[in-house]
Amino acid sequence: MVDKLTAKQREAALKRLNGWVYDEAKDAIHHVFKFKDFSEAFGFMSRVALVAEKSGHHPDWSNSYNSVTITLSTHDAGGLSVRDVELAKAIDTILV
Ligand SMILES: C[C@H](O)[C@H](O)[C@H]1CNC2=NC(N)=NC(=O)C2=N1
Repeated sequence: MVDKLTAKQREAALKRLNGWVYDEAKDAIHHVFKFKDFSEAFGFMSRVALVAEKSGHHPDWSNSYNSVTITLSTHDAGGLSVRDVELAKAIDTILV
């Protein structure tokens, strides 16, 4: 079982991420990604899905046409953990 991040750990982690926003009520981070069209959005989701499955950690997400909203939290820990930060970093890398 992984521990939730402390406020200090969370703040340090957020500085190293690209555009992720902390939601205190959910103890989660989220990001809305916009693409040219559905095809690009779904291609991105496919790449995220492969990374998520490989790492055994999965996003809560939704898609509407060219927009993908991703929320990351660790269900097993009841909040934000290092696993979410690692997945967010991997997602950021997909977009570089
Ligand atoms: C057994 C399996 O590793 C766990 O249920 C994993 C799967 N993916 C997960 N994803 C997320 N976001 N949180 C979890 O706690 C989680 N747990």
